Amino acid sequence: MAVDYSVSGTRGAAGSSASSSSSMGPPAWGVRRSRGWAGEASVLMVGAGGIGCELLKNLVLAGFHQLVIIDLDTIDVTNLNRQFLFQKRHVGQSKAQVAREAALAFCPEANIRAIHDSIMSPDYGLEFFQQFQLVLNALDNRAARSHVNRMCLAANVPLVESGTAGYLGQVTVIRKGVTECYECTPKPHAKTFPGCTIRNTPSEPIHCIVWSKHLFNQLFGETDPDEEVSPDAADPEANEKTETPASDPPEAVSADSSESKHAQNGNVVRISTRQWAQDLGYEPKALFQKFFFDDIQYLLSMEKLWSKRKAPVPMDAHSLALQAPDEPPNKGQSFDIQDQAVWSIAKCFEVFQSSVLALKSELAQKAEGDHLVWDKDDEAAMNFVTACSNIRAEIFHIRRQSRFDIKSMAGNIIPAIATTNAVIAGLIVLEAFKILAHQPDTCKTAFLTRKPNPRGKILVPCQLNAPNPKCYVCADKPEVSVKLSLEKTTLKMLEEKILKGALHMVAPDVEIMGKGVILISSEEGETTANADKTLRSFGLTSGTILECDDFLQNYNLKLFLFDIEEDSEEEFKIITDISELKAKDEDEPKTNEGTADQPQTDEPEGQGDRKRKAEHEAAIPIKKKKVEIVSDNQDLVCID
Ligand SMILES: Nc1ncnc2c1ncn2[C@@H]1O[C@H](COP(=O)(O)OP(=O)(O)OP(=O)(O)O)[C@@H](O)[C@H]1O
Ligand SMILES: [Zn+2]
Repeated sequence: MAVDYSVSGTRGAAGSSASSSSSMGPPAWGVRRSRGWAGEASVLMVGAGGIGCELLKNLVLAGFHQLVIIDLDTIDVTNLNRQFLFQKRHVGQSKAQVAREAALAFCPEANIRAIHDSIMSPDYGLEFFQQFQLVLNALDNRAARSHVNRMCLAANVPLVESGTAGYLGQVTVIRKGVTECYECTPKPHAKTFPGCTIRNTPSEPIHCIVWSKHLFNQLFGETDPDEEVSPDAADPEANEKTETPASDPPEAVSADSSESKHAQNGNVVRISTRQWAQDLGYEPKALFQKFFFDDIQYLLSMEKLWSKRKAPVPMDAHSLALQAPDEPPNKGQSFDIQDQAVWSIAKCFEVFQSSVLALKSELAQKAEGDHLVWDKDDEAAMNFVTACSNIRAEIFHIRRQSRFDIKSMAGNIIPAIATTNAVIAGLIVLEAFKILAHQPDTCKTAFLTRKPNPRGKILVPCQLNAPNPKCYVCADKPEVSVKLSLEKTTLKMLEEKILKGALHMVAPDVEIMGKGVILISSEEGETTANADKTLRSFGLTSGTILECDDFLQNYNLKLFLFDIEEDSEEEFKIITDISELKAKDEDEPKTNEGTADQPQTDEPEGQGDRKRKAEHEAAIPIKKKKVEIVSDNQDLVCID
């Protein structure tokens, strides 16, 4: 099928959607209701939001009648302006279910299964993906996209990936071993800010917002040493030409956020901010005093910072407490209008206290060791960030913002445009047809741009790139599938019986693919505490892929885990033919089949520092850099 992407740019991309559920005329596709190859193909659509609604409508009208749609969310009133399968009466209902019903209303012969769940749930493992001829992503976050990417690679099912951001859009096709995968090229991080700007010298509202989100994580979320909120005593600007560089913030002001100090019997004991706050029962005024008074006092002591800047003014909880809080907004005012008002400092102080208490009790409901995840749509989390951002802004003489504006900035929200979604959904179907028509070589990446290119086009097709040979997800590595009991198999059994026993590894390092979680380390003692924990206790599920890399040999592989049959008498079953795997290892001239006592000394080229060299072994403890866990939420603004 010849596909022409040449849409003229003169009309621009904005405007209302070309197609809504109420204006669906007869489709141009000759295959409609023919029950031909498109109708028979079993297709998974992941996400039933902005792109997904358009896509589902296109699919059924184009003749795709064997569909499974999955979406974890329910319909929000804010979806209705662009997700045309949904109406006001559906608010609160499952997106997948309502999308299915809406599609069946104009195509009753379609066979559509709706699943209200996350595609990342362990219930949708390799076997689930293998039942489809094609997977179509209509998602909005990196974590889910990466997950589907990996599952499709593992199941060898083609994937059409897509995304929109305002007027911009993209569609691409991912085929194992043929094209780039979603993770072949690193994705740019959201805009970042220098740590010392965030911690010491904010000058714009966004700096205060980022700081507040970090404070949220320090107190309630997943703590990250790169998300310090305390004054940065090592700020080069503060220490310029100083004989005695600024020392750690003094204990009296307890200014080291991740490691607040407490004197015990004359010794300084460092405890985490979370622990410090918990010990205080999250007493809001005490928290306020530390972050907005004591820490600011400490910043003032770094005098060089303020020689050319206006110095911050600490804010005292005790005097604020004496001020009367604002009147509540007018009773008749809608929530949205309240959201657009800029809160006074008294109001911020009040909201700070109430949101700390609300988040404290949300955290208390979590399992031990678990944490909250910042979400712009969580009222307490958003209130906390609004209050903290504005208080910090006031301290640094930065203009305060409304909750609405802070939400846009904190969530990095780009308005969704229905037309963009409609164009992209149309392109997804074109790529789907090419794949199912066995013309995958004609597939393209297509970009929807805001400004026409020199040829006057806003839809720009490009050749698909070949896979990145260094991609840690799709690069060619031996793949071994093993069936085992995730409930019973411990890390020790995995290491001793499977990796060392059956697969002849010597010093395996094992990481959950793409997650950066190291399960087994060849570094002595690093993971021994986990040896008796089961695979399930690490959240591993059927279909999980482990990256196994032998520190002492030129030998690495991907290990696919599958649940073994309940009545199996065997502890595990390797279900891949591994004879070739062994032969390759033996034939490899530079691979030393040494043991831990006889480590290899002749390192294969290209292995670089990753392999432990015998002569260095004792002297240099080589530590693998833990892969950073990229945030689930592309919307997060983060700092370097
Ligand atoms: N892990 C996942 N499993 C299944 N569906 C997912 C998953 N992650 C995201 N989705 C769904 O993908 C869809 C993406 O659609 P869209 O980008 O329009 O987002 P939205 O949530 O509807 O809109 P907005 O974020 O602008 O409020 C959403 O319906 C979302 O629920
Ligand atoms: Zn890749």
